Amino acid sequence: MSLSIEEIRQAPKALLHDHLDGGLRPATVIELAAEIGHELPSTDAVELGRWFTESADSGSLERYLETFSHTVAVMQTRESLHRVARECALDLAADGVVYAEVRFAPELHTEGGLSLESIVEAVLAGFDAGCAEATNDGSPIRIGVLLTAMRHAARSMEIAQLVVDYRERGVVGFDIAGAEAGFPPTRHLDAFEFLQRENSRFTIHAGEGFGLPSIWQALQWCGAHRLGHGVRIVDDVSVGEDGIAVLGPLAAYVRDTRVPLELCPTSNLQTGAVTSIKDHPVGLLTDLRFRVTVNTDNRLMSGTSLSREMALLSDAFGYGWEELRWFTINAMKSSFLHFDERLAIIDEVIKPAYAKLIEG
Ligand SMILES: O=c1[nH]cnc2c1ncn2[C@H]1C[C@H](O)[C@@H](CO)O1
Ligand SMILES: [Zn+2]
Repeated sequence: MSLSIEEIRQAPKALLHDHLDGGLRPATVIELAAEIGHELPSTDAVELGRWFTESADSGSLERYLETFSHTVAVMQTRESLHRVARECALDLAADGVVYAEVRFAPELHTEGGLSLESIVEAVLAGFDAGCAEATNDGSPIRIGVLLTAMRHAARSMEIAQLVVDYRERGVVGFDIAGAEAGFPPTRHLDAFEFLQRENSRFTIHAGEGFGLPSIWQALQWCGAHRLGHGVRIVDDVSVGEDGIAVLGPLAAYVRDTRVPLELCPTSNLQTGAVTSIKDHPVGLLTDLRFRVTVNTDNRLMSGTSLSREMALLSDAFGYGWEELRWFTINAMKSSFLHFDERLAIIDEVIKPAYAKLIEG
């Protein structure tokens, strides 16, 4: 029997891949757009929500990314960044997420004249406010921020420096995002090498819109600690007629060294990386015990939540509490928090709650 979204919402969950500018409430987009005179496809919250999911359902990563022009447009002031971050924390907490790594690209929020530092500070303050409110209301949540550099642009060194500057103030790592084909991660090698010398952690969007060469570069040239999506690692796995899986050298490396895969099922469906949830490689990768984590990517564009993503997997693959606990502990183990902080959340929050759920 599969688990429902409502049941899954009650369980503590951890999320590693969620974009701040991909998770706004439709009503907030409408209010912020009205304040600055930005024109939207609809000013009705339900219709606008539908517009985002339908437009993102494009079958291509490039067209999926076009929908961000509206969310980024309304996130150009300190106040709007603070509001969006606060609401993000509240929405994740209401979904039962106890730890989240939320990412955004500071370089996309400078159109109103804000400095990169003030952008980061506004978002951190918004998360602090949201986390404090959620905790007061009985849904404690912790958020670590990842700063993203856009892979087609040339600001990755500046963003990497910001990650180091804000490392003890809520920023836990670095990422690159944007259209993958034509923009290999090695374009940003200087930023990755700098971060390695600074003992910083980073993930790279790879193996989503493009296949194995992108994953290979992310890991073996750039030194990524996790893969954003990484779903196409299955291109290096072949399953024979006898049902036995044979791993190529890259897939074996990923599994052997426990490289975390930040899988985002619905997002993959929308960008055409997979054709259905049932056919999503998460099933095979879970059976083969890769370090699988389940994520939302963009809650607005996918009309989703972490509970919904897990419910879809429960329905497609029959996953119960044991598997959801495994995904959750995988995510916590793979987070960029310090070891003792990860352990505290696993031992004090996740394990006791799942023990009760499994006992029934
Ligand atoms: O799944 C994704 N792949 C590549 N880029 C993405 C994805 N989701 C969001 N982005 C881009 C669009 C956002 O404006 C940017 C920063 O969050 O990251
Ligand atoms: Zn993403």
